[in-house]
Amino acid sequence: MNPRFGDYQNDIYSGGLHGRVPPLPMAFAELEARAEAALPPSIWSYVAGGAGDEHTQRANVAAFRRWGLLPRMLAGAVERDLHVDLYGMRLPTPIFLAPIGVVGLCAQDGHGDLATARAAARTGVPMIASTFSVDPLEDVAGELAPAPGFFQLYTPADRDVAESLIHRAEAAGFRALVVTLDTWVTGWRPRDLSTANFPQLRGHCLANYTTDPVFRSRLAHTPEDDPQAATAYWARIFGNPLTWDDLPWLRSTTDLPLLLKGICHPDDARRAADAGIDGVYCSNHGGRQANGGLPALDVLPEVVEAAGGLPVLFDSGVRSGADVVKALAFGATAVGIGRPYAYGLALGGADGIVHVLRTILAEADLIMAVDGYPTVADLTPETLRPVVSGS
Ligand SMILES: Cc1cc2nc3c(=O)[nH]c(=O)nc-3n(C[C@H](O)[C@H](O)[C@H](O)COP(=O)(O)O)c2cc1C
Ligand SMILES: CCCCC(=O)C(=O)O
Repeated sequence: MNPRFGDYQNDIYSGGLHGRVPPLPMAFAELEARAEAALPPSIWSYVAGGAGDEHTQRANVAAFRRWGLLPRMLAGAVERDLHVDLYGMRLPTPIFLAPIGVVGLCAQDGHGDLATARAAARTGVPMIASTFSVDPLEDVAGELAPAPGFFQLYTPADRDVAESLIHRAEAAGFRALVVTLDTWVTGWRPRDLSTANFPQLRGHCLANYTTDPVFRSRLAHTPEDDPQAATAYWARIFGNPLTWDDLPWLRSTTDLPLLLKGICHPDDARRAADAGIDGVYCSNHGGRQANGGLPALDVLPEVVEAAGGLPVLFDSGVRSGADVVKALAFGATAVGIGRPYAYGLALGGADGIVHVLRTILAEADLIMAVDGYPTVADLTPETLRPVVSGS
């Protein structure tokens, strides 16, 4: 039988939630407000902040409000099936945990990558583990099993280090490689600039590099003996703008499914498909990188069409089950949850993330029940209409 995600409602009404963990917020606005109060200000501003005046970040969220689902009655959607198939995996849910570097620091014990992996293991929601983590990828993978994990790569300019990271991810059991293209340089982020906190936070998130044998072989001393030299070498190899010319090499490094994150132009999606890439990931990095761009949701339909049947992952602005349903209807194969799970982590560790995921899934499931769309395949662009009035 398929999992009944809407049952979270019954669990909560019967006291299950509050019996097990401290009361957690049910609505995103409260989740966000309470995370702000719980996190140290420098971490809050890093996670919540974005590029420029954060117009694009807000537009990502607002874009979902401009579409509505047309309900179908008498559809008898008593049993819903939210599973999706991806690269031979049957995923129980159509959502995944987007990669969040520094998420480690959102946990009270400073090991949020491990808590995120535990939440993934408990829910079956795949985690995309960031290169930028407090704990090395092998430890994250250890907590994840048997849930599927993908590894997100910031591709260092030192190709030997890049290949070492990729092969470690394979050996650790990650099932796909997600290469992020839009963050070879960090965007203009006023909140971080005004507190100059980023270098300090970043220093805690280099575990995948400092544990890497090839990275270590580049240094005169161990990173433990000379952390500054390790950070300096990291800084030299991090800002690596990949180009299309690098794709044959990237493709040759792994047999894992290879996805490109940050694709928001249909021509880039087409070109990726031609280059033998296995999937595109439509995202504008949650508005953290370039302000003034289009909301990611607005470009999703064109990217899906251009991808010509390749899986299309999507994130940026997803805050609720309703948002998940709309992104699926626009053709996303699976939908990434970003900031909301970092906030859940800040409030309740792995339990907090599980709560956020179950909340989103329950709402999506119940919308599909009420509106008569029992499976993900029933959600098509024709089920959406633009909102013509209201807010
Ligand atoms: C604090 C933070 C750190 C992030 N770090 C990474 C990262 O290491 N790698 C990556 O590909 N994307 C990273 N992202 C982008 C997310 O994967 C995702 O695209 C974004 O959070 C989606 O926007 P939303 O959270 O507003 O929905 C990060 C996002 C946040 C909020
Ligand atoms: C160098 C930036 C790494 C984390 C990241 O992707 C983000 O903050 O958005």
